[in-house]
Amino acid sequence: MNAVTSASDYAIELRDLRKSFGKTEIIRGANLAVRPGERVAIIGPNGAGKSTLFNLISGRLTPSSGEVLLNGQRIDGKKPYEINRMGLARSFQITNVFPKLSVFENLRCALLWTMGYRYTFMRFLSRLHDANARAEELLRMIQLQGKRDVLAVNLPYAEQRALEIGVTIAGGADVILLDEPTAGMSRAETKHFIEMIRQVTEGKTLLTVEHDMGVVFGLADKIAVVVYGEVIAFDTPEAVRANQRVQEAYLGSSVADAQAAGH
Ligand SMILES: Nc1ncnc2c1ncn2[C@@H]1O[C@H](COP(=O)(O)OP(=O)(O)OP(=O)(O)O)[C@@H](O)[C@H]1O
Repeated sequence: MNAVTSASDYAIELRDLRKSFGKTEIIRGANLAVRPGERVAIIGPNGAGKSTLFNLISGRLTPSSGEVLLNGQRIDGKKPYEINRMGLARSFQITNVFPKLSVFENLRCALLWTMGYRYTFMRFLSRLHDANARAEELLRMIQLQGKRDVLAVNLPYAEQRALEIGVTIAGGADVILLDEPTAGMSRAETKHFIEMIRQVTEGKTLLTVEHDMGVVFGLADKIAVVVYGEVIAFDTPEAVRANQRVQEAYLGSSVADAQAAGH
């Protein structure tokens, strides 16, 4: 009985996950067990299946077989909004930001949506008050206080990405999926951004798909290496860096590149 009521050991668990497109198996028995509060970067060669894994976890795709668990509950086969309600939020690179709303309005809108504002008018008013306070807090967390009333469309790229992170975390999900959060940013912006992500995801479980080794080693507690649809290693950055199989399959050249670039 205890097993039913006790909290799960893992925030995200993949069990022998498989996904085929037509006759081609792309995810080929992936296993992964991420503990609550861990920050995990998923890395691997182009076409290894990283985005497909993300899509399977967030419910955009249904696995051909195997299981996906969120905090111990099966989520494979559920719809993205159901998975979101169960505590998993994924960023969709700007598309979850309303361009013609201000920064503050975007945050408040995301908050009201997740607070379920649509019940009664009285409830709406009290929730509006809560949402305003929480939106101010989020604004500080993503360091856009100075841009409070600027329309999202008029923000520079890196600040749009920061707003997108704010909108993603607004619902209070405890598992956050970010797709290449610093893609397209300068080195200085990237450094600043990683620090911001670290702060706003404190205590949460974070999964990122990432190509930039500087970001990987700056952000991740653990790295999952995906090669040819399987997780071939899941360990601390130091252990993954030293892993012979990973070196051979993928990482050697990428780490060398990152080190040469001064990360
Ligand atoms: N909907 C789909 N239908 C058919 N094939 C697909 C589909 N989605 C992905 N694939 C194929 O699955 C393989 C893995 O793609 P995926 O985008 O998951 O890899 P990735 O590791 O994220 O690559 P990258 O690092 O280049 O983004 C690729 O060969 C891709 O062409």
